[in-house]
Amino acid sequence: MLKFKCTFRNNGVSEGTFLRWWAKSGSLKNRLTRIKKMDETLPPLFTFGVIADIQYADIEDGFNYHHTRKRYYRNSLRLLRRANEKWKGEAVKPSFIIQLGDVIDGYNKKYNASETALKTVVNELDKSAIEVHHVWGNHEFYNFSRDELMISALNSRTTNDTTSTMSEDTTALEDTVESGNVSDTEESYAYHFSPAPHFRVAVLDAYDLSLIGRKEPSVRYYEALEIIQAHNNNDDLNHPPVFDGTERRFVKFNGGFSKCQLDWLDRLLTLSDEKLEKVVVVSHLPVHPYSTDPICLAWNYERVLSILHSHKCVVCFMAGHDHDGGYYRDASGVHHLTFEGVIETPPESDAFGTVYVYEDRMALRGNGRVADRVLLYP
Ligand SMILES: Nc1ccn([C@@H]2O[C@H](COP(=O)(O)OP(=O)(O)OC[C@H](O)CO)[C@@H](O)[C@H]2O)c(=O)n1
Repeated sequence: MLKFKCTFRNNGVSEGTFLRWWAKSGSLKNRLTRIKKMDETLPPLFTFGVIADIQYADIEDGFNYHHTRKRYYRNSLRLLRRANEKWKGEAVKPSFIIQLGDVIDGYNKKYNASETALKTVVNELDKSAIEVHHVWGNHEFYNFSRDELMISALNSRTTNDTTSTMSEDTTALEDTVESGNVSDTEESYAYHFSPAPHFRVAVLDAYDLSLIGRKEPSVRYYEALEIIQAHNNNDDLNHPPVFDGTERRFVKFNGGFSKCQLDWLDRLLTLSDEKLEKVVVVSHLPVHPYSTDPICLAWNYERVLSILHSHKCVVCFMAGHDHDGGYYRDASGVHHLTFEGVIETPPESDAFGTVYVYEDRMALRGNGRVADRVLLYP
């Protein structure tokens, strides 16, 4: 029996019945993006690697909160090494790697091993000498404060000198979009870079508004508290407020995007539209309910979607957090990819991808649990 993201689909549907229904339904378009044969006769313009939820810790294997998924804490380093070796040996060496967040597990904090674990994964990534763009997830904040992260190896907006931050001046760099809001004293970890002419990547901070990524007393901490308390009455705010649906996203291990960050994204995408660029947007938390278990959605995902849909330049939104992964191409043609988490990937499998970028499409070549997909431009 198949198991689906939407629980209503799990009521005794046989594989044959589902496949017949699926072939007739609108999901056929999604399916075709997955199975279409990739044309590899032309060299790509550039390539990049993607990996999510490594959650390394030097501890015995364990389980997720509900004991439904095994977590392979030590093996995650082995799988990272395997991914890195593959990238190192590629005919077209990836221009960069996107690490989608939760690079080390929160358990490291408990064992006073946060720094050591971080050094271990960063050393591993360094071996390929490929530029890495780090996204911040909930486990980053279980291990480090925002201030510590800002001066750590996980702050890739400062370690890579091709990036432009939310607060830089527009005239300083050709590709820079400034924040336009000098009152943004609570700095967000959001930036963008252009890996090749006509292409751009926007890195978002999904814990900009959150109880774990912001400290008391700060404006954004109290804003986050107000949001979560309006939806979740539980004493333990990690416990979802309901059993089903998108309201489940209002938990402490998620977060959202400040108005300031969203205004910045909107301006960035307006400039990208004008320059006829193709944009990849990345965040730890997914923003489309059909691309993830809704418990993993960003709190204000609807606002993000409306911004993405108001611009022609957005090709795809890449996220982690939901270790089961997911994919959906929305009505505006934006591809939502949630990458399968390394931490819940058994030793005999893999969980990483390489994206080949062409004039007319991106092609994801997946490994292990990550499927191949053709991402046609909207
Ligand atoms: N129902 C739950 C789920 C989790 N918790 C606690 O919240 C913290 C984060 O959970 P964790 O599973 O470690 O988060 P990940 O980012 O690894 O994975 C994504 C989610 O699992 C998606 O479901 C942790 O302290 C848990 O114990 C909770 O209390 N109640």
